[in-house]
Amino acid sequence: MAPHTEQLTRPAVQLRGLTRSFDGRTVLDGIDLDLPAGQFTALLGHSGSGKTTLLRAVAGLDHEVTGSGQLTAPERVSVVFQDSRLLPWRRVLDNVLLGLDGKDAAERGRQALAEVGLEGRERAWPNELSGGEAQRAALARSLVREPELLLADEPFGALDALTRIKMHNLLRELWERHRPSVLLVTHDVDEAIVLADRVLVLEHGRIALDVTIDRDTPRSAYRERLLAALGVTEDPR
Ligand SMILES: Nc1ncnc2c1ncn2[C@@H]1O[C@H](COP(=O)(O)OP(=O)(O)OP(=O)(O)O)[C@@H](O)[C@H]1O
Repeated sequence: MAPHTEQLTRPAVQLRGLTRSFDGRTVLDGIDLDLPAGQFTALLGHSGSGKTTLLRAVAGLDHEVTGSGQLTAPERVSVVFQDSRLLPWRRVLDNVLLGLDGKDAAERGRQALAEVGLEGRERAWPNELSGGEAQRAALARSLVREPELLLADEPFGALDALTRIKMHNLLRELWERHRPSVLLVTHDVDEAIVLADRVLVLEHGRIALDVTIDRDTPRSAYRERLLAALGVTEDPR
């Protein structure tokens, strides 16, 4: 994986009046949103608020949905899901290389696996990996394609708490090194604040809150604000 060195100034993603409906029910209701190149953005919202619908639209995967509006997204987009979606009949390196060609592909795949801490596991079968390792392999498969935009839909949702923390560190590290734009869908307010530079809350088909995270401000300030936007109050005890 070659690091992105150029500083891009145009927005990586631009949505104007994005509307998406299922069976006449509007899920996304005229969303306007710019995601600048290289920004790490998290998208929060209640279950059913339309986070996955938005991510799938940006990924160009929503052909069965009726919709309107304008959408601009980069050409090289990678998507990571809650489950790794590794093909069980292919070894880990072959999964990472799927669809890649070029004579240096295998070397790039090995390098990507080393970057996510899976050096030496190239010939393992997916069912020999733990949940966290499988998600590492999925990240390697995404990043080896040098995406301009990485879309991640609850990628750590199925992992235990300790593995999740390690994966947070890994994802942030990879993002700092390669600087794709990231749109991370999560239910987890703390995950959003720890990882992202900007947090969006989706509600009633619109972006109800758009917060820039300043690393020098205590996280608790953002936490309360985001939880309040999600209609959650914490027991102060
Ligand atoms: N293929 C589909 N057909 C009909 N309705 C759908 C379809 N996919 C999603 N929906 C509906 O659209 C709404 C938004 O779904 P979406 O999966 O985008 O929400 P979400 O915010 O990602 O939820 P969660 O956090 O639970 O994953 C839901 O009410 C859901 O039932």
